[in-house]
Amino acid sequence: MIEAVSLTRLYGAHAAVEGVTFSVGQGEVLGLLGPNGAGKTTILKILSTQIVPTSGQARVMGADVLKEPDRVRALIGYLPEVLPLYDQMEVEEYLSFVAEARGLRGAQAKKRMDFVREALSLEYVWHHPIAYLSKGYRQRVGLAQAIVHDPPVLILDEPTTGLDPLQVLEIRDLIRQMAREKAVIFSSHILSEVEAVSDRIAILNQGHLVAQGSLRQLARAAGWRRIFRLRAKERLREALEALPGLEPVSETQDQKGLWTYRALADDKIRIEEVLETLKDRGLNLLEFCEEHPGLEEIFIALVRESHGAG
Ligand SMILES: Nc1ncnc2c1ncn2[C@@H]1O[C@H](COP(=O)(O)OP(=O)(O)OP(=O)(O)O)[C@@H](O)[C@H]1O
Repeated sequence: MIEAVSLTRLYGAHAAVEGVTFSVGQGEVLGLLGPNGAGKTTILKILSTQIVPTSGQARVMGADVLKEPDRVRALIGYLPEVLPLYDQMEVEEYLSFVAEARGLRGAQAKKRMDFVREALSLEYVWHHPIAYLSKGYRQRVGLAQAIVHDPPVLILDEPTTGLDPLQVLEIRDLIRQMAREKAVIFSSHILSEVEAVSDRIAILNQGHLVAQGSLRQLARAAGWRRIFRLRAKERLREALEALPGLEPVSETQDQKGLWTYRALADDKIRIEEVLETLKDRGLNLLEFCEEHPGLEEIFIALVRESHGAG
């Protein structure tokens, strides 16, 4: 449904996106994750025909963004970073204007208007001018305009920005629900969100695709299979930092004053080596356990690795 091949976008000599290749199938959600300036918005702008790629190709259901931008626009629902709202209009007026522009009429238009009003909890502000809406409501109206015409492809730039925690959960559910028969690509800074909503994750850093796949595939790509969690009365980070095969993730102190140190562990490192190192330094371990790495740990490792490589 969405295909990008060697996508590159230059701003002067600076590559905002370089050589990025990915695809999104029907019924699939691809989450774009990356630090500030990684190139997420640039990719979504190319897919939605807001800007053109310098080289490479992008297609939506076979329609090329350069050759058939109108066809692409008809197939997508797009939530941009900067919302396309008309402040002087009321919510209902604006959404019915969008629905009409998208070709919806009569009963079909009414059905879709009812759907977005309910799905995005817009009842309370339905007749309010957009200029008076809070940030969260503006974002919901932005989402409503992206989905009102029930497009087969959704392109969402930071869809939960400005929403309260309950709304965040509702919007995530809505995206998952809509994804059953659509292809969805979205960007987010929030790791837990990308983890919760995506079938596959594409990690970007400085315009490059660092890795993509399911969480399990990403963990494998990063070469980190396990997390070692160690508890002690003293800090452990310094003692273990030099040990090859361990990548520190966090060190925290609880209310009782005990320290918990978490590190990614590769396949080669053995817990005996860790214990010996601690013994040599006169440190006593209170607890040890192994966990599966989550997206946060994998993301840290992959982005650090790509900085090292770059
Ligand atoms: N119009 C522009 N002119 C020049 N440089 C730009 C322009 N738009 C984006 N860039 C640069 O391209 C790079 C990628 O930007 P982009 O907005 O795609 O990143 P992002 O991953 O969406 O970041 P954020 O999470 O901060 O929104 C950045 O270095 C940015 O400064």
